[in-house]
Amino acid sequence: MQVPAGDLLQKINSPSDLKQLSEDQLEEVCQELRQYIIDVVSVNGGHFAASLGVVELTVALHYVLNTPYDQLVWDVGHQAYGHKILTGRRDNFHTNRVYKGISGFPKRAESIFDTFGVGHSSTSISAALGMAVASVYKGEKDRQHVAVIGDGAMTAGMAFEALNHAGIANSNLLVILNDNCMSIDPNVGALKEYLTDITISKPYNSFRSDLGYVLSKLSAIGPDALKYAKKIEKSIKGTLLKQSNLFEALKFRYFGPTDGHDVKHLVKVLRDLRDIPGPKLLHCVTVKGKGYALAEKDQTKWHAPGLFDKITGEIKKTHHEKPQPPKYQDVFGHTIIELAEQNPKIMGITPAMPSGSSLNLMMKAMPNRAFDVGIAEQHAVTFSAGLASQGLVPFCNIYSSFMQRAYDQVIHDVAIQKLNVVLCLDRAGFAGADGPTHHGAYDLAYMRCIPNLVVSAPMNEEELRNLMYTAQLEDAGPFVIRYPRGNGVMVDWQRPFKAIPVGKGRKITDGEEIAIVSIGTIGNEVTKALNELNTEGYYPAHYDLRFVKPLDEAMLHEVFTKYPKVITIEDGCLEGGAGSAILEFMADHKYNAEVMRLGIPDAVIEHGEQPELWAECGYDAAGIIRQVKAMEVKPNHHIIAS
Ligand SMILES: Cc1ncc(C[n+]2csc(CCOP(=O)(O)OP(=O)(O)O)c2C)c(N)n1
Ligand SMILES: CC(=O)[C@@H](O)[C@H](O)COP(=O)(O)O
Ligand SMILES: [Mg+2]
Repeated sequence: MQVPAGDLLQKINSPSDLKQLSEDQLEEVCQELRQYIIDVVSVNGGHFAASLGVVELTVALHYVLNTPYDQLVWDVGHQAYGHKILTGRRDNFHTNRVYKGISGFPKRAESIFDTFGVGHSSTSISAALGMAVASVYKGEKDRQHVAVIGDGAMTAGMAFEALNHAGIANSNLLVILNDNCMSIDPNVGALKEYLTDITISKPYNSFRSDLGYVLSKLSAIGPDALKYAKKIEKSIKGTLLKQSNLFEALKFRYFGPTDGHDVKHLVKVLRDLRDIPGPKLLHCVTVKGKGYALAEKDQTKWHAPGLFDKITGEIKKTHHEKPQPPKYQDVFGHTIIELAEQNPKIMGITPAMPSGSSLNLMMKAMPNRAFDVGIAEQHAVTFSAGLASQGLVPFCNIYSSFMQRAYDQVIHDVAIQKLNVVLCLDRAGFAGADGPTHHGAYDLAYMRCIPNLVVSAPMNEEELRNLMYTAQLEDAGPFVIRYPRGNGVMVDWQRPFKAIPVGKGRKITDGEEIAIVSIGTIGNEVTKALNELNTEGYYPAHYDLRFVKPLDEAMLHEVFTKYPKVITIEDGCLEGGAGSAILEFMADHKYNAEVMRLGIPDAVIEHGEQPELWAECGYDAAGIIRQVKAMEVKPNHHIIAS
């Protein structure tokens, strides 16, 4: 739904329009920009609190910098709505994250102002440094390069790798640390405490104010005394900063902490910084959700609240007459507590997604056994491996696409050593509105090729529980369980645990002429398709593979012996995925069937609701029906009639 923008904002079609305004008008621009974000996100959905927190910074940056020549890189990009609105996408903003609409993150193909595609966190400093070094190489002395990174994103190893390089790279790089003390959940770790310390100004700021007092006294004595005091200040400050400031120790010039909501002051500071060469870090203190009281109060809830009434703040929920199936993440969250109550070896680990994974339930119930380790997927996996090496059974829950960060850790630290780490991959398959950076498209393929791993995918909530139960049994070894974003299919899901034999699939229904082999929850689209196909006289068999490693060879022998036509379905990439595994099996055993594989093609699939994307790739129920018919399966009207 399109909503009108304020009078000033309506006239800004690019940063050059913004630059025509006086500094005195900037506060009004900020107010209108903030209101526009509230107006549009409340009716269209999307990330919310982070963009509100950087309104002033966004306006100041586009006012001072010569974008897009000067290069501005947003970290994660969930906070870049103001940037999008000021850079020509105001009138399209209501299509944000909608199928075929604009992306929820900066994206190079969408705008020249989006210098770098993002979605995953902690890439901005490396990317901006690459741009800055390229400018040095090309002799572009006047070009500015700015990375805006949050305090949450700064907890990642990659951000530190980039700082380590940038400190000696002698290029023109400004890192703006947007410190709001929040990740999606409250930020965690020693770095967060350090940032709080320098913000509430422990040793350095008290030194500064003491020195200010001494200076004011000396200035009363005379100009020479003042000059001398300033000299001392410079030398003490240099030494003290190097010793006490982490960023100065890494050879950055540190500025701040500064008020990230004072737009005029930000303009002044950014202008000053433009003229200082080398790596610099500006520490901005902001409030996540700034300007929307409820969001300021409950920043986690308002990170991405869904649709809401902007006046009352009521978050809109679809009303259902009957109880609804739970979200898979909640099945995980409740089940791990149940299991941990029975098995004292179980621990829970999340890299910065306590609410998203529902591990927050365990963190509350068993605080000494569940850890948020920050945005640090690599560390999360190896930390889990360390726990497992001591006989514990860690459940390390990572979104499928974020697990891509920790691939070497899975191989080197978990699989080779055969450690009993349970890797729960949430948001597997299409993630939906977050789009290609967040789709969990590749996990079946990238996990399947690693020795020693068990790789599984439940078709429903009960299966998820039973796989979690199986994975924590004695000597289960490294065990992957992948499941999607969203709700399950069972209302009565909390059934007693049953162990599942590792590598054993299940036959859901026998059939005629054709078999459909699915893996994971996409199998429920097969169920829907079969209901319709049966009414037309088609009777495909349906098998749930459950494990892509090890494969249920006995079940596959049955499939290829009984059915000349086979369709495989997965909510994952076709290249190297479950269908590929079945083709390999067929070739190895010299079966000769007609096999069609359905799944995500070798292409970047954009954002949209999950069913829209399944339909686009041809593996929603309608696509499955089309595929069965396309394989010229003969309907059996005799059975319909009986
Ligand atoms: C590699 C990776 N892990 C996790 C996430 C999920 N995630 C998105 S935003 C966010 C919090 C970022 O915090 P911060 O950088 O401080 O930004 P803020 O939301 O506070 O503005 C997290 C954990 C991600 N996008 N990428
Ligand atoms: C920006 C980001 O990476 C997260 O905010 C992500 O959008 C969360 O996804 P879920 O909504 O699926 O938890
Ligand atoms: Mg933050």
